[in-house]
Amino acid sequence: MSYSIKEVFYSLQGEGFHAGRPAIFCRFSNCNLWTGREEDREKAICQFCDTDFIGTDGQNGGRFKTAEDLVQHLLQFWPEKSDVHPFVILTGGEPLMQVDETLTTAMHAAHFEIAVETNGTKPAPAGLDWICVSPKANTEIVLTQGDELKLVYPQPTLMPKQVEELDYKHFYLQPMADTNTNLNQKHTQMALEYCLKHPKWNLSLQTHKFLGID
Ligand SMILES: C[S@@+](CC[C@H](N)C(=O)[O-])C[C@H]1O[C@@H](n2cnc3c(N)ncnc32)[C@H](O)[C@@H]1O
Ligand SMILES: Nc1nc2[nH]cc(C(=O)O)c2c(=O)[nH]1
Ligand code: SF4
Ligand SMILES: [Mg+2]
Repeated sequence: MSYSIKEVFYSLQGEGFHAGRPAIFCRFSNCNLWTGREEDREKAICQFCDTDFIGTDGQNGGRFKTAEDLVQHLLQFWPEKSDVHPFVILTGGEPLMQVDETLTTAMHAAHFEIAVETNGTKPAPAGLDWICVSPKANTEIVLTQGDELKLVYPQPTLMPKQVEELDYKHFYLQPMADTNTNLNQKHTQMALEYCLKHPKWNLSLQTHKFLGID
């Protein structure tokens, strides 16, 4: 199995439970809910995606023939001589189209702590240390258990109530960012009000966007 990677960068986790934590981001190419092409957005299952995940031409992207090759590539982005184990966030695109136990085993052999950002429609291989599922309207959630559920809000046909009984440790609402309209503030206000009324839910802001980092 080879791995197609759009881009790799070292930044802070901007969202959710680990917001503010330094991490290596490994963005896998391709998604099962959108082709990634603008002309297909309207007919996609997931229509609000803020990410370019097509191809392997991003910063430090490429095709990696083996899990060991990918691990060696990722390791160079962790600060040398750090006494903290490398923390990697597998994202995409949809990482669970490619991540397998061969990769999680190779990452653990290199002492990585592994987090994943997934849409929850694909089963997870063994060996993930932190599972963050962000469910999408009109999909079947296969991953009904995990560490963090991060719902982009509002999605008119997927209400928080429909997912809040799933077996997760933490529940977040993340305001839907829209590049075409000026609804970002409105969505943030709506998410904030929902959390105040329903304290099971915490607010997740995409802090990397206002910090101006990747
Ligand atoms: C680009 S996705 C990649 C991982 C996976 N495919 C998923 O959807 O969870 C990473 C995170 O960004 C969130 N996201 C994508 N587009 C967004 C938007 N327009 N506003 C807020 N969050 C968004 C996703 O819901 C997910 O939590
Ligand atoms: N800083 C930063 N944090 C993130 N958390 C989830 C991201 C993603 O695109 O999956 C992301 C991202 O792209 N950048
Ligand atoms: S599932 Fe994730 S990567 Fe795929 S289109 Fe939606 S937000 Fe983007
Ligand atoms: Mg992102």
